[in-house]
Amino acid sequence: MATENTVNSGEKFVTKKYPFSTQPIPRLYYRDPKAEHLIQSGQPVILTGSNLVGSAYHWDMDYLCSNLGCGQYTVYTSSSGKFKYYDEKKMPENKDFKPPTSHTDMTFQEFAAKLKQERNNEKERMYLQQPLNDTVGKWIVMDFTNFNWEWANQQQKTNRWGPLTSNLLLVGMEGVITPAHYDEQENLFAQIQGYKRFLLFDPDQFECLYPYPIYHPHDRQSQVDFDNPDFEKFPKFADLKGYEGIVGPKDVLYIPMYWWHQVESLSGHGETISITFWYKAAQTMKVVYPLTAGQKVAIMRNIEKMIAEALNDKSEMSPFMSNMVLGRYT
Ligand SMILES: O=C(O)C(=O)[C@H]1CC[C@@H](C(=O)O)C1
Ligand SMILES: [Zn+2]
Repeated sequence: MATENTVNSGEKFVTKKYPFSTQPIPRLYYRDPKAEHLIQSGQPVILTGSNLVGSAYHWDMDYLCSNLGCGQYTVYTSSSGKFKYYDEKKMPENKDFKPPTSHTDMTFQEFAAKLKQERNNEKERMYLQQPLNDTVGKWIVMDFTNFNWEWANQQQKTNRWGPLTSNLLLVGMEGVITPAHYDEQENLFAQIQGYKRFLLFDPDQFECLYPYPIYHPHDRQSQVDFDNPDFEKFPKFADLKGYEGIVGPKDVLYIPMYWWHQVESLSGHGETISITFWYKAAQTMKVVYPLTAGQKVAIMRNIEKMIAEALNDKSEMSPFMSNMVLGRYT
């Protein structure tokens, strides 16, 4: 099932239809006090006019081929078009886990050449995801230096975020999908080329999205297949409520920590090029009640970690958790 979306610029897109309701992600000029207020209250907002990565608006495949240098870039490959993240460090304790994607390192030029080939056979989808590092050429360094750091640093300070941890360069084929998950960092997501449909869900939708156990490689990822939901196993998925918006070139989407998001690179506008700005959590000065939904997710994660460590046997987790809750708190 698909519906047609039209965005502010009049561009039309066909997007997949899912069995849950969404309302629009607010879209505001970055200096609008309402936008500042949304960020301060940990609410998502699509920001226009920030020029956060204005010095990179000219980045396209040719420019990146010529200026990214010959460093190695991690390129993920998926036959389904979905790129569900998995933590390789958690694979040893999950022997039967099968990674849903493969990845190899290659130069950007090799990636660009493969992209041209893959466009023809439409089989394998590829997604380059690589932190920008010191292997890049001097023009990229200059572009990076000229990001609107004054505004980004001001956001970091005003919202008491922790340090900037990474800027991830994302270059995706049309149609790639990053399935629903949450991150434990604040994120300013800057779009350079192409269009991405974002589905966002408040941390209070945790009960509708059924994340994997924290010791699973797919920790933080939803277990629900949005294209074929198992309503037997995940009944509350039917009650899911979300936000939706299409992020285009020059837009910056603020994704608050613990907010679930699914990202779909839309077709018809070529490869998508984005850069993330991930910041560690704000320092909690003092606990204020009622707790936020995100704080409750953090508490659940800490409890799961403690129990997993104390039991020291993953097979005991399920009976232990059931005994603790079933018939007592349910
Ligand atoms: O920025 C984030 O938090 C992410 O999940 C990124 C990982 C893949 C990206 C995408 O646009 O598909 C989104
Ligand atoms: Zn994410």
